[in-house]
Amino acid sequence: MTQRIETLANGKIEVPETTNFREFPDAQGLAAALAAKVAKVLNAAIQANGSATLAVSGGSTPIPFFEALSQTPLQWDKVQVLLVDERFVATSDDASNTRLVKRSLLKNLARQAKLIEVAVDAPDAEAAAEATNSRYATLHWPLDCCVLGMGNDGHTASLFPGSPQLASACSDTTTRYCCMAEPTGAPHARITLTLPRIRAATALILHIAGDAKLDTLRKALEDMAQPELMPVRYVLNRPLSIFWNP
Ligand SMILES: O=C(O)[C@H](O)[C@@H](O)[C@H](O)[C@H](O)COP(=O)(O)O
Repeated sequence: MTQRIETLANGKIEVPETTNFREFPDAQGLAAALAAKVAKVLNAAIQANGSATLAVSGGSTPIPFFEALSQTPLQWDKVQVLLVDERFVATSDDASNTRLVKRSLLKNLARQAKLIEVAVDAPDAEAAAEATNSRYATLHWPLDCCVLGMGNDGHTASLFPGSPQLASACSDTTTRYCCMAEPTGAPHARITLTLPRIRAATALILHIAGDAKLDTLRKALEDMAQPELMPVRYVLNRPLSIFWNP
């Protein structure tokens, strides 16, 4: 079953009934609303469990959201932050998602949150994934909140079409929290959450911006068969919120 959404800025889109599609006039309006939603989810988890886990993606889209969330009142000392995926680069590298999150999110009120870092100081990406998997094993699962991005090739996290590790990273039987992934059409080996850990998140959110990303989402939704061709399809068939601005 689907629902037809008439966007204000970019025509119609058919989304599953389990999708909460929210459109905003601009990145700032979206950022404020997304920060409020994430804070509400994390606060509920803190009230219920005494702590909360938040997994965030890198890239350029999330920056206004990170800035807004960093200024949002919350018991941040009870929040554990981790990356949905990371490039196997030093944290000083411009391509580092760890660097991005430390500069854009873990400041202001959110500076008290604890970042569970990806072990990019390991000898190689496989060793980094192993060490990070052990670190993630100490967290409370499932994730309370997971915020995904999407590339125009339909990748999400570092689950890329054509990646040699895609099948194993998306296997229902994997017991891993994260694994190494070699992207197609993007630099750097990656360490990515596995699909079962992403899909199990209590609150799953896809944050995208621009007309091209909406067209990519339309293409993904129009044919949900063969998810391996557009891995974002793996998360579109479960309840999730989509936040989009033109
Ligand atoms: O490390 C990464 O690159 C991200 O985690 C990745 O999955 C990102 O969300 C998409 O590539 C969208 O990136 P943009 O927001 O820059 O378009």
